[in-house]
Amino acid sequence: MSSEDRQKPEGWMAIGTPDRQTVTADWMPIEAPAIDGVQIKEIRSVATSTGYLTEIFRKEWGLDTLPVGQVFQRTLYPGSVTGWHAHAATQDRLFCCTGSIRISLYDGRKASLSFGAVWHKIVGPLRPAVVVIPPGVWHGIAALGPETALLLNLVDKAYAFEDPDHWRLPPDTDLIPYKLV
Ligand SMILES: Cc1cn([C@H]2C[C@H](O)[C@@H](COP(=O)(O)OP(=O)(O)O[C@H]3O[C@@H](C)C(=O)[C@@H](O)[C@H]3O)O2)c(=O)[nH]c1=O
Repeated sequence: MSSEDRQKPEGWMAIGTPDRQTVTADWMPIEAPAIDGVQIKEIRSVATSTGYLTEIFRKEWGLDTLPVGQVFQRTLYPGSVTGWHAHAATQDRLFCCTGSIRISLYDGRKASLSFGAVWHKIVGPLRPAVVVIPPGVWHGIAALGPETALLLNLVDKAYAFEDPDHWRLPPDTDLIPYKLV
């Protein structure tokens, strides 16, 4: 039953909007389908008597067929927000090890089925997931919560110092229908 069909109880509940379903009965998010080509793998951590083990990436998960050309880590101070990034040829695979981040995506690829779509995913050690972002998809990261966020990027093509495959737009650009700040 959609929230519109839900009868507003009489009297005191006449104002406000009823909640929509946000998760399934096994806590999987009910969210808009991701952007075409974006892959998400939700991962469960393994509890051991000495701590937790969390896998980050396996080829056989079939998220993509590209190699891992480089792995680097990036910290984001609490409350910091990156601008919008996009790569012409590089595939990003983001994993948040500590803290919590919101990954916001915008499909700027004119030929894409999801051209113009915006999508968000919040990830972190309490809800581990690797998010694969294909070339041409704009992405911006916000560090949520009190901790410095630490994220890994397992890219298919190593960073080219002389000619970085990196395009940027400001976090509040009017070219994208979502403001990161
Ligand atoms: C990616 C990279 C950057 N650098 C240098 C270039 C620059 O001086 C500094 C910061 O790099 P960038 O400006 O590319 O970093 P940043 O803008 O944070 O972007 C990086 O963060 C995440 C969130 C992304 O989505 C990626 O696209 C990744 O490039 O580090 C390296 O030395 N090696 C590398 O592999």
